[in-house]
Parts: sequence; C-alpha cells; structure tokens
Amino acid sequence: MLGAWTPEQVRDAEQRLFARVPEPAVMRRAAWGVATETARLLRESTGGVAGRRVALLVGAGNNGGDALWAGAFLRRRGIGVTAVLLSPDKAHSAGLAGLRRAGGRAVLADGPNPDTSGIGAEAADALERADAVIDGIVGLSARGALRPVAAELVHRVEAPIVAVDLPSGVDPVTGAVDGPAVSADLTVTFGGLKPCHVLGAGAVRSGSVEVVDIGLDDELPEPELRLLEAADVGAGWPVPGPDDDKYSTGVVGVAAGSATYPGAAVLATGAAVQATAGMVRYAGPAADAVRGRWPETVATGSVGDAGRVQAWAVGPGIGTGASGREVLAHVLESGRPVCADADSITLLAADEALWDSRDPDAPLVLTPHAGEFARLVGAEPGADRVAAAREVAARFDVHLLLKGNTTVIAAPDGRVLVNDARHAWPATAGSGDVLTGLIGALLAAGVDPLLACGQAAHVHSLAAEVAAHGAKADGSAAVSGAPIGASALLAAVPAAIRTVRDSAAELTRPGDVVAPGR
Ligand SMILES: NC(=O)C1=CN([C@@H]2O[C@H](COP(=O)(O)OP(=O)(O)OC[C@H]3O[C@@H](n4cnc5c(N)ncnc54)[C@H](OP(=O)(O)O)[C@@H]3O)[C@@H](O)[C@H]2O)[C@@H](O)CC1
Ligand SMILES: [K+]
Repeated sequence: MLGAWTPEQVRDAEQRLFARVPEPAVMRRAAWGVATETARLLRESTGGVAGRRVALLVGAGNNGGDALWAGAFLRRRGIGVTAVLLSPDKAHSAGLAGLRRAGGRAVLADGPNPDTSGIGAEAADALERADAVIDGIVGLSARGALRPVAAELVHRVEAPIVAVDLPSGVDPVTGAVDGPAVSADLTVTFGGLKPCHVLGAGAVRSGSVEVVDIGLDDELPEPELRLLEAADVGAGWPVPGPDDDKYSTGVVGVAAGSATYPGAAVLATGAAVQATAGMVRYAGPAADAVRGRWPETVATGSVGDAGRVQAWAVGPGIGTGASGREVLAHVLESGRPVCADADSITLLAADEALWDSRDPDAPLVLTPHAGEFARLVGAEPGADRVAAAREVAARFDVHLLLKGNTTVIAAPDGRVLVNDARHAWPATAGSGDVLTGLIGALLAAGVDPLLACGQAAHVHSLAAEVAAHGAKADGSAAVSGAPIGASALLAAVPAAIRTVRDSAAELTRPGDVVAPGR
C-alpha cells in the first residue's frame, strides 16, 4: 500500500530530519535524484546525455534551489544548462553559485530585450533549444495557478518537462488546477508521494512520478491518504478455500432495478455473481430478467422474501417513491452491512426519518457522485474532495465513496483511501450499478468496508480499462481504447480480478526475493 503525505506533514518531518542531517545536504540529495532522473529521460528521448541542453525554470524558493543544484550536477555530466530566473533577488543563492561553479549560466525570465509577452530573448532562446526543461518554479509552498510570466514561459516549452517535487501551478494538497499549470512528463518528488500526485488534475499533470529517498522515511507520520496497489487488491480478494461452501464465502442480497428498468438489477447482480464465490440473492420486481441472465441467482420478488444474507447492495433503479423507501428501510433495519447507491442516496437525502431505520452497529457504505453528494449535504464536494468526503463520512458515520476520476473513500474514523484511475473509461451509464454489486459482494465476504470499497473501485476501473482496450480487429493487443458500455465493463471483471491476483502472486513468489535485478 502506498501513502501520500501533506506539505505540513512533510515540513514537520523535514525539521526532524534537519536535526540529524544538515539542510544543504538534504537538498543536494534531492537535487541529485532530479539530475539522475533527468539524465535518464534525456537518454530515452534523445539517445544520449553529454552535449544535450537543459533549461531550468527557477522560482523564489527551495524548489528552485533543487532545480539549480540539479543543473549543477547535470552540467558536470557534459550537459549545457541555462537557468531562467523568475525572481532573481530570491533565487537560492547556494544553488545558483553551485550552478555557476559547474559552468552553467543564468538568465532573467523577463529581460534583457523582452518580447511582446515580456519574455527576455535569452530566456526564450534557452527554452527553444532545450532537450528537457526542469520545473523548479514552485513546490510545497505553492499557492494558486502560475503567475503570468511563469505561465508564458511554460506555455512555450516543447521539450519534455521534469517537475521538481510537483508540477507548478497544481495545488499541493488537493491536486486542483484553477489556471495555468505545468503538465509534466515526469515528477521527481522526495521522501513520499504528496496528495497532488494522486488526486484529480494533479495526478494527470504529474506524469509518471519517481520518489527519491532523502532520508525522510523514519520521520514521516501515518500518511494522510493511502492508495491500494494492484497487489494489495489481489492479496485481499476473497476466493474460496478447501473448506468453503456457497454460504461460507458470503451471501449477498441485491435490491435493485424495477420491472420497467431491469438493467440496473442485471448489472448489479452480475457484478456480485462475478466478484466472489458466495451465493447471490436478488430481491425485487426484475427477478425474471435477473434469473434469465444470471441463472445461478436465487431471485425473489421482494426483500421481505429474500432469506438470509450477510450484506446488501441496494439502490440502483429502485426509484425514489414509496416502494423504494420501503426496500431501503427494510435493508437498513437488517443489521447487515449495506452498500447504498443511486436512488438510496436520494431517498436518504430527502428523508431524515430513514436514517432512524438504520442499525447503528452495521456498516453503511454510500457511493455518491458529486450531484448525489450535493443532494446529501447541500453543496458539491469542491476542490478539496478528501476533506469533503472525510467530513461527511464522520458526520453520518458512514463509509463514503465519492465517485470521480479519482475515487476518494473515507471511513468514519478519518482514514482515506484513494483510487486514481488515470482514465475515464468507467464514465458510462450503468457503471455505478456494477460498482455497487462488487462492494456488496465483498462486504458479504466479510471484507472490511474501507478495503472493500478500495478493492471494488480498483477492480472496477481496471475492468473498464481492460474492456476499453480489448483487442484490435486482427486480434492483436490494442494501445488505444474504444468507448464501452457497462455490460462490457461487467464482462471484464473476472479478467481484472485475475490480473490483481496475479500481481499479488508475483510479489510472493520466492524466486523474486532471491533474484535481485529481475
Ligand atoms: N520538504 C523536504 O523535505 C524538502 C524540500 N525541498 C524542496 O523545497 C521545496 C519547498 O520550498 P519552499 O518552502 O522554499 O517553497 P517553494 O515551494 O519553493 O515556493 C517558493 C515561493 O514561490 C512563490 N509562489 C507561491 N505560489 C506561486 C505560484 N503559484 N507561482 C509562482 N510562484 C509562487 C512564493 O513566494 P513569493 O513569490 O510569494 O514571495 C513561495 O514562497 C519543496 O517543494 C522541495 O522542492 C528539498 O530541497 C529538500 C527536502
Ligand atoms: K515544481
């Protein structure tokens, strides 16, 4: 499992580290990492290192200091380095001296001979000729979008960009972008990921992210966010053991769909059928359609007749009228873990008394998109989706899975898991019904609700990716994806589960431990 730490957590840890290791030594270690990764990128993109040109965009703080020191190290490898200074009076003086000693040069961003956009001729020339650009404009102390001169410089860059710590212009805490910002090919960060590397626009603009060890590990507290990797998801996925039967692996109840709209029922039930080996009971007016598509399901007409289940998945397509309310109330009273989606959320938002039906000891998962979230609490989540999800999870004592390109999952005790899909293939009608079925099945199998949501979100986005990429007409693997419907996503769920389970198995193969470098 990966972690991500806030700037505040990193700064506190940094102060503890400085008690043992002098600050300049830490900065040089960070800069060494930036230089190493930049040289690697140059080798990959140009076929060599010596004789190439690198431009540094240098802001007012230590982020610029890192860039200047990285430039000094690159200069010693035979690379031509020009620093473009955005705030010459505040540029990191030791870094600047180090660059000059190594034979690098520094020019002003806005002169001499500025063009109509205010960019100096030397700065413009350095950017035009660069084989790679290092973004040291701003790091952990960033506030808001890029300022005009920085924005104009970044706009002109055509070479690959290596961001120091984070892409400038991205909010370090939320990953939000509300104006010009760097889009990096590679981000080199220090000690651990920051939230902006995994949330929203920041995740996309970070490009690939390399974490450089600067000795901070021992000083970092519990991370603000956690991310499940494929191997974590695979390791915890419930599969039947030798002593299991259809009951012991969890019986999930699905209350979804209507006679007029059976699709939600078929999708949610199908997801539950494919997620685990346990039994799936369907309860609702779409029983015939469900039986027809998933004959292994035990289908009945109402939740009252459903029989015993270990967890419920409820909501998609049940409607927001009296019958939907009755279904939801029954499920909430059952004392079983519940994943409530779609119409369930609308019902809960509109009717405070429904909350009273809930068994307070049974975990409740809500899976709103931004609109349903607004219905629930009166306002959309805003830029800080982690804070919003955490607050609502605590307020309602629920596990809240906030849908979006980055899925944020908050437990009532404040723990947060993030699933950064980095693609939007699941954004299709009916896709949420599949997610609900997956979560319900994992809850029935006894998986902790936070983990169940994280596992389901991961497999759901992977299944969408698998389905979208499929194969080309000639049967070969496709690099580009094609739009998919929820049925295709659902059909790819077993492949996604096999993939994450293989990731877990690879990690535990004894040969991997004793064969370094493989
Ligand atoms: N933590 C660690 O372990 C280590 C950290 N290290 C490094 O230190 C970095 C943090 O450095 P830092 O604190 O000096 O601030 P930093 O981010 O460079 O900002 C500087 C100034 O920029 C300005 N500014 C603000 N917003 C802006 C905007 N949108 N667009 C343009 N400018 C903007 C604002 O100044 P102002 O112009 O407002 O006076 C602000 O004060 C960190 O990211 C990492 O790279 C490593 O060296 C080693 C170990
Ligand atoms: K930066």
